[in-house]
Amino acid sequence: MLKLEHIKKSYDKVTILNDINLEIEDGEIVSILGPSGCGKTTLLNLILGITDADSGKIIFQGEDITNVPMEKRGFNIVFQDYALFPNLNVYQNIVYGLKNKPGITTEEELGEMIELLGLKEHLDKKIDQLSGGQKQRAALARTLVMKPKILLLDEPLSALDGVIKESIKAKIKQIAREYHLTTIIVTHDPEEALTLSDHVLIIDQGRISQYGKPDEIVQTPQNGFVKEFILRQLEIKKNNIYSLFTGFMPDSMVS
Ligand SMILES: Nc1ncnc2c1ncn2[C@@H]1O[C@H](COP(=O)(O)OP(=O)(O)OP(=O)(O)O)[C@@H](O)[C@H]1O
Repeated sequence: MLKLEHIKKSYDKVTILNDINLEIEDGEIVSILGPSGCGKTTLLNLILGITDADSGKIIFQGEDITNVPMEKRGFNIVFQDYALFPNLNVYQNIVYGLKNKPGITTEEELGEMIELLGLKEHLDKKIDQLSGGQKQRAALARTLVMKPKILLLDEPLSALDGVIKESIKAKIKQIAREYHLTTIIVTHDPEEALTLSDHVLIIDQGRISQYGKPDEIVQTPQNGFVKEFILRQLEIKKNNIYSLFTGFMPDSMVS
């Protein structure tokens, strides 16, 4: 289990995260959801270990890792821009990190990962020959071969369009289930968070607004922010589609 206790973080005397308390069970997918600037990436970076908290504790599997440096935590992140090496092909990108940790993934496991992510026919390609979805899958493979104890994903779907987005979502779910891998995802998209995760952490101005299962959030939003920001966005999306087919907006949306 990953536990955050009373985490606080400020930049230049401005409070960014205020008293964050959180428990994430092993193997769960958790989305961190909130508007731009609410502190999502800061929270992800704190868990990863590239940012230090001002106060509070991070506990992993019962051990206090608050002061454990990033490389010793064994968590791993896929950045929003994938950070793949453009001068290497897909295969070389995937195995790059294994130089420092030889044997951590066997040839068989590597093959399975490549198969699972549908990268077999792309292994010889350079990164600029890949689509967005293929880049995302290559970045996922490169991270997963390092056998992270926790997988962190920063806006993994934001650069992808409809169908590709759904297929990457399915892959992320499959990986989390098959490898029993705790996966923490930053997103600003309520639909993405609600359809991808076991639990959703909604942050408003550095504070936890609600932490719950997707159905709890939809059925029992705990406050005005969840109702307005999250559920209203879903309603707008739904009504945009409705108006596309009918040519007019439902009365509830006309104000
Ligand atoms: N290194 C830093 N120094 C100073 N301020 C920072 C630093 N990193 C983040 N911030 C500030 O902290 C706040 C939260 O930033 P953060 O990146 O965590 O938000 P976010 O929710 O991930 O936003 P977005 O969705 O736009 O990426 C912002 O106001 C940002 O300007």
